[in-house]
Amino acid sequence: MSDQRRGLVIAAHGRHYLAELPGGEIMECVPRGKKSEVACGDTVEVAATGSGQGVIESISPRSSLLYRSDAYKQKIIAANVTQLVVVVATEPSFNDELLTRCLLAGQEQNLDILIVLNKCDLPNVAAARAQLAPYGAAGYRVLELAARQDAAPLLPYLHGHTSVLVGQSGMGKSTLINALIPEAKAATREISTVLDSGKHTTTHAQLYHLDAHSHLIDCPGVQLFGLHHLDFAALEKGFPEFRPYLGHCRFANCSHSHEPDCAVRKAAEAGKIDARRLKLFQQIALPGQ
Ligand SMILES: Nc1nc2c(ncn2[C@@H]2O[C@H](COP(=O)(O)OP(=O)(O)OP(=O)(O)O)[C@@H](O)[C@H]2O)c(=O)[nH]1
Ligand SMILES: [Zn+2]
Repeated sequence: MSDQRRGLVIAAHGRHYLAELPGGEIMECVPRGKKSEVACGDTVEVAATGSGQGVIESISPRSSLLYRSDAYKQKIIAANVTQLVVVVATEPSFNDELLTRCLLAGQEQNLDILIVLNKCDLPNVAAARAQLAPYGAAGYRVLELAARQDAAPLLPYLHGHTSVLVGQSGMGKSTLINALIPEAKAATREISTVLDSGKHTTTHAQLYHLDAHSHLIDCPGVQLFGLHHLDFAALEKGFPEFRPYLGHCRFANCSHSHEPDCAVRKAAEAGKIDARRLKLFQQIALPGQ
């Protein structure tokens, strides 16, 4: 039909979405059908149903899809992003396993990855830096900043990307967004008014334009990051520092936990792989062992 138009999903709030149309007009949408698989960052075909309102008819193919999953369901975080920015902080202390799980999900989707260590104005920066050292050694980029003082050091990293910002609650993600996008608070309030209308849906994500080529998606703080969708091979490859040793264990199906002549464990014993990172791998890839 002729009233079908292409839009960019800039806010996801439960089953309610805001789509930005090419002229800048914002349309409030719901997906057709019960199952809501639309994500912030999706390009969609929308059909108007009333003034400023529409139905999402279809989702365009995605270049990436960041999501978490358990055995029963998956939770979409953002679509079509090119970069994952994981925010951790000097305090409260961050969860190593959660960080690692975020990184694995991003890598599986071939995203560029940046770790931001926030609250570097606080005295315990040395401990957090030490906790992150194995990630730097594994090849991850780590940017230190204090969002409450100056978030600008992050800007060059965001240029030309659609970045998704994830992090445990309390790491300062909102502070960072508000510093980078002064109108974010007002936009969030407005979106909540339109989409929530008293339903108190807590899951929401929001896309902000930094410039014509750089966009930032903010999503709720995560406490759990299930990786049910990643198989063993994806998990072991997801530890970049393991890669030189993969395929060199005595057994082709080595789990790098107890087998004799395991090249990965040997590398850890020789100090070439950080022992904590190997432990994290075992925790994630071989739960219950
Ligand atoms: N000292 C210091 N405190 C900061 C900095 N950035 C954020 N904070 C504080 O850390 C606390 C948490 O910050 P938020 O921005 O609310 O954290 P969040 O990650 O968005 O947390 P949720 O909203 O729960 O997801 C607030 O009290 C901030 O003022 C920083 O650079 N330095
Ligand atoms: Zn092995």
